[in-house]
Amino acid sequence: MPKKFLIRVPASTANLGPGFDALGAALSLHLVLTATLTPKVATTITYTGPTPCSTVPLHPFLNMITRTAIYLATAHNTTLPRMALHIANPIPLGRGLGSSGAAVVGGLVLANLACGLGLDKARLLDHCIAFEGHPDNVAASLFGGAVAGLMVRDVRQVHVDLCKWESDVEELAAADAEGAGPVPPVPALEAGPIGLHVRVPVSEAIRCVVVVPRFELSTKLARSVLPETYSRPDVVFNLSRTAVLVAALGAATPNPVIIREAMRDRVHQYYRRSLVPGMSDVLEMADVEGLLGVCVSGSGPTAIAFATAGFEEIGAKMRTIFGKAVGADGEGSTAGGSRQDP
Ligand SMILES: Nc1ncnc2c1ncn2[C@@H]1O[C@H](COP(=O)(O)OP(=O)(O)O)[C@@H](O)[C@H]1O
Ligand SMILES: N[C@@H](CCOP(=O)(O)O)C(=O)O
Repeated sequence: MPKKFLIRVPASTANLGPGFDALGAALSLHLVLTATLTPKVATTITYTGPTPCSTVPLHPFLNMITRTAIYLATAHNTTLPRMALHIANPIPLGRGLGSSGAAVVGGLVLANLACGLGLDKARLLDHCIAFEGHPDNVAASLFGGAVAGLMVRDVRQVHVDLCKWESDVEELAAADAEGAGPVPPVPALEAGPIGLHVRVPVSEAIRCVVVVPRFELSTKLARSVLPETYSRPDVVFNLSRTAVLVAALGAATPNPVIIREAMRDRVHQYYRRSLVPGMSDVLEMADVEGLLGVCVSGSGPTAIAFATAGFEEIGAKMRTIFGKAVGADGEGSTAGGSRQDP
């Protein structure tokens, strides 16, 4: 019997407003990987998913999932076994719903299983953070539910080294059609813990409404517009709101006045909103029955509302505001749970 693995990884919404690079929540939309080991046949990748903009490469060195898996195998002095991999990905790319975080988590879990590495999730989180540079989206996708994460160490250097390794591997793909050739040595990751996380309890009453604009916004670009330093009032603005938000989300009956104010942010949304026509107005939305608050999902361009009722009306209002800003209707209002992921 060929060895087969099925891996499901949830999409995520990161930051939740003020918790930049710290808070995240899994969403009920899943990347599904089906891998069948094929020792005698070269690795093949097939992909299905709504990708109206970017296309997903199918070479093992170019595809983010297999490249990440190859990294983890190489880091443990072994080789990723040959396989037939099918990627079913409903998570829209480059929209702030954690597609890259889910791909990294999926790739690491795939290598951990296929190579029999036996790493625990805490160590997988360390490797995820080395790829993404922040723990929020990957911790949500790895552990499910809503999470708060932190980095024990500064991983900027290993993140830069890993980006360089990824581009070296991509260059190799041009010369090696099968992608089974020698892999350059990977940057060493120091012993953990590098990342720590805790679960954030969220009221059973809270659901998410997301409106996904029709264009991609890469996380890299959305991070490049952020300043290097912040003023003390802005830092205190976000610290106080993050602390209040984390406590307020768990209340059995969520308080809309508190949550609305606690979801405001001065660290990233202020700088990113000009990249997304209509976002400023969507963030100011109020007075809809059941609405708790609205924020940018991850690095955008998606907007996400937390609500206890009125989901259709909230989605319609968000679409209308986006539509007015771009002169056309926004895309796909979807109600989805931010509750614990299985
Ligand atoms: N399932 C996948 N398979 C391969 N590559 C993926 C997959 N999901 C995401 N990616 C890569 O990640 C990029 C998007 O990452 P990013 O800019 O961080 O946006 P997002 O907010 O969606 O995470 C895509 O353009 C693609 O290169
Ligand atoms: N904290 C990060 C989160 C990026 O999430 P993504 O879903 O856009 O990949 C950021 O805000 O840059």
